[in-house]
Amino acid sequence: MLDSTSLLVIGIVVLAVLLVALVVGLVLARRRRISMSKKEELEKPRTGYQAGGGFNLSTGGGTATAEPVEHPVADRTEVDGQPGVGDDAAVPRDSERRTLVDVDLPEPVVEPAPVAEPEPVVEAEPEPELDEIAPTEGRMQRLRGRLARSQTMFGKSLLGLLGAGDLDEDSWESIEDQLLMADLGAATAAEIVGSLRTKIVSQGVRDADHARALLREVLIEALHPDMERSVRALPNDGRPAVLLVVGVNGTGKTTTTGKLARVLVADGRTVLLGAADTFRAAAAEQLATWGSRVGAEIVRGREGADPAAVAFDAVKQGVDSKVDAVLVDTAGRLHTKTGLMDELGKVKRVVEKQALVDEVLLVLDATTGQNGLTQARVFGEVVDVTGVVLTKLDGTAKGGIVFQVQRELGVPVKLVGLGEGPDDLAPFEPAAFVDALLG
Ligand SMILES: Nc1nc2c(ncn2[C@@H]2O[C@H](COP(=O)(O)OP(=O)(O)OP(=O)(O)O)[C@@H](O)[C@H]2O)c(=O)[nH]1
Repeated sequence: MLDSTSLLVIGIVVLAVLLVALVVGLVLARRRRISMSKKEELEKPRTGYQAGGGFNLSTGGGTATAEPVEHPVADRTEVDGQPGVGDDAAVPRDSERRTLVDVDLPEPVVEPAPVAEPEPVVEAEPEPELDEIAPTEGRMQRLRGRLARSQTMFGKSLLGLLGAGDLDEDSWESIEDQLLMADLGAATAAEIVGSLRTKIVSQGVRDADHARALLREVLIEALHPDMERSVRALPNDGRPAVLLVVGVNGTGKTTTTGKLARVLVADGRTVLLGAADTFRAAAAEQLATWGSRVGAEIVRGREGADPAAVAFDAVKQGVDSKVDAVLVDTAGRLHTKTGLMDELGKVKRVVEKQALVDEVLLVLDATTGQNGLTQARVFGEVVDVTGVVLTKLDGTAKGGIVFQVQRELGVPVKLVGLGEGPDDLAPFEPAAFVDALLG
């Protein structure tokens, strides 16, 4: 039996142990929480997307192949592998075909020989008036604010969270939520938060401005600023550069092809357009209008013609007439992955009988969010996409899709569409984009 003194000693020891554990716990918790000294005003507001330079063009030498990238399944937001490409798709090529039936043909009617008519007077077509193209240098200044309008809420709340005093677990969770809401994707959001947290702790950051500067740095890093973003649209060895513009219908393929032609013409280049989207007559018509406004030739087939044949003719004519670049607008309205694979694969193979393909630009509509990502994945499997054009960034608050697309495809976003105007196409610059995001 223990006497009362022993019980007292044991009691004191137990109390002391509990006290030590409590103190250690409190110290650890304080260490995980980061206190920011300054919490007042947000960083001086920047305005808009202000990429400084012009378009960066280069020769490709027919190297339209991208390094394959591994994308862990865990990174993917949906993994069924069978996305529906092109919702208003035409009848798929593998649909049931009609069988042959015998029909009686009417007897041919013998027409009397036509009376010779006087030669028609050929009126000279009036020279079309060419558009004035906005200078490519510094055009970003004009597009200032296009992106900022829809994106700054995202930036403001992120910066607000970083400047709102102590950064505890809840704050980090809120920061990650903000990134998720802007469509950065779970994997990228977790990486950004992890990296920012490490930097803040390792650098002993205690003031909000410094933390915000680190956020900017981490976001830019996540966009891989070292990726090669020049558009391979310059002739190589006396042969035109060949660019295929691919993507689902409605994403802005034709518009982007037209806008890019304007950029090249403004740079003093000669351009030939190939209207290989033969599913819709209006698409060729639309491209012809873009071409006529800048004096670019166009090669088109009749509606329903084989897109590969039109692409072949376009590149052949481009080689013969020695233009600097041939831009081929392709069709993307195919129901099945196999159909798409057949079609685009054939276009590329056939074109390469004339000249190597320098650039395959995948056009994605930023407003479609995850759907755009699914398309990116399918096209990435079908052709070697070498660059992404993200259109309609002026119409969405979800610019974060840029991060996911690059991660998914492992290819750079090269151009962004920031409006419906003919010159609302801009080169993608990570730092300028992040500045616009942060507002
Ligand atoms: N706001 C905005 N609209 C854009 C942008 N790019 C394209 N559009 C619009 O998107 C619509 C579809 O563009 P198209 O170029 O016809 O798309 P497409 O992919 O060629 O479609 P199909 O010809 O049907 O295959 C048009 O009304 C364009 O004006 C952009 O960057 N911003």
